[in-house]
Parts: sequence; C-alpha cells; structure tokens
Amino acid sequence: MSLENDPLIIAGQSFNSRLLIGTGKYKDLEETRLAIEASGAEIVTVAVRRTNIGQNADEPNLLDVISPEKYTILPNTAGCFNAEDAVRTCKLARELMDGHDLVKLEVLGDQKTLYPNVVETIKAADVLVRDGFKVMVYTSDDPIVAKELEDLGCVSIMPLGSMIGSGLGILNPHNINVIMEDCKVPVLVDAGVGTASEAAVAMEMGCEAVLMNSAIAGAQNPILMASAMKKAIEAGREAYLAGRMPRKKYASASSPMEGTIVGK
Ligand SMILES: CC(=O)[C@@H](O)[C@H](O)COP(=O)(O)O
Repeated sequence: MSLENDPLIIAGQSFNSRLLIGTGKYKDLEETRLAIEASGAEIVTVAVRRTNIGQNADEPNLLDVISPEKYTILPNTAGCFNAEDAVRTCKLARELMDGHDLVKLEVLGDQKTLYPNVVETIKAADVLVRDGFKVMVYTSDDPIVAKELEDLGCVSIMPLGSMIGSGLGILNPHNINVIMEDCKVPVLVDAGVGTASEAAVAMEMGCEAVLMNSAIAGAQNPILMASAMKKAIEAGREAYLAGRMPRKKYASASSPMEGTIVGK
C-alpha cells in the first residue's frame, strides 16, 4: 500500500494531502502563499469574518493569492460565538463564492479558551445541514457530542487536540480514539498541534487528517515548518497503515539467536 492510492475522502471529494491549513497570523499574503505551497495542502481554511474574500473590493483579496482553482477553500466561522452568527457567516461565504457549500463550522465559547460552545455548535450544524451545507465541524473531544454532530449530517468531525493557538499538542488521545471508534465520517484533529511530531502522533493514532494554523504561522520559519508538517503527516499516515509493532514489557534481541548454529 502506498499513499498514492490512499486518498482522503470528504463529502465525496478526494484529496491527496491529509494536511489542512489555515491562513491567519502570517506576516503577509506572500508568506501565506509560500507556506501553503510548502505544506502540500489542498484544503485551505479561511476565516470569513477576518479575511477579505471579496467583501471589501478595495482591499487585497486572499483568493487572488490562494486560487480556488488550485485549492479547495474552506470558509470557516472563526470569531462566531453563537449559532446565528455562524450560520450568517456561512451564508455570506456561499454568496461570495458562487454557491460553494463546504464549510468549517466553529462556534466558540469564550475568548480565553476559544473552546467550542457545543450547544451553539449543534444548533448551527443542524440549521446548516438542513440548508444544504456540507459541514466540517470543530468540536470538543467529547465522544457524545461528536456522535450527535455526525448524526445531524456533518461530513467530518474535528475534535480539538488542545486549545486553538496553544501548541499544547494532543491532550486527550483516549477521547479522540473513542470518537474515531464511534464515527464513520472522517475524524480530523483540529487545533492545538505545536510541532511536527504532534501531527505525526495524530496520524499514527488513525486520524484521517490534521487541520492546523498556529504551528506553521507561528514558527520562526513558517515555510520550513510547513514542509516539516507535510512530511510528518505523511510519515504518521504511513506508520498507521504499516501497523505498529506490539509493545513488550521486556527486551527482545534485535538479532535473535534462535535457529542459528550458535543458538542451538
Ligand atoms: C485555522 C482554524 O480554522 C482553526 O480552528 C485553528 O486556528 C487551528 O488551530 P491552531 O491554530 O491551534 O492550529
């Protein structure tokens, strides 16, 4: 098995890259473009309330740099703290992007934690799915909430590894494992990854993909980190597919003597 015939499928669309990246916090649009290119990402998420994707004709438009012909743009509802605002933001994105219906829903609880408000998230997901949106949803690592969101019709469940922008890595791998056990749609880790090894861990666990922003944009050299993340995601996926050796309590010689002349 090779990664060439191992696509990520989201809402029936096939992708080669399992790294999804955000567009916030970069120095300028050129750095954003170079980092995205180095990451190999095919899905690029954009905060509609913070980024110009056509709302302001006088300002630089991100979509002039990150072309929707080359990338799948994933409008997100960052900055929304209730269902109503999140739904309105998705509708605005759909209008600005000629009926584009794949969105990333995030409804946040407060400024300090940026933790998802799951009650409002569920409310918004319900409205959006009924309105024809394909909803990839950022949520907590609560398996019950994750299942509820899947049952509502979300196309992907995206539990946080840790708080957005914290770089603390995956704090509760057990819960993410339970979510993967219960959900049939792709489960992606979204938020909290700080460096390449943490992205690899998510993939080794069997997550379908990872979405990140801060680890790349906040690195000393974002373009180099984007390239590291690409490799980490691929290595993690390969390791997952290859299957880890069983953990053993005691040593087991790397060059066993059994069956050799000396060992008889
Ligand atoms: C970019 C995005 O959509 C986020 O949800 C989030 O910002 C990702 O989290 P990190 O910045 O911690 O990677």
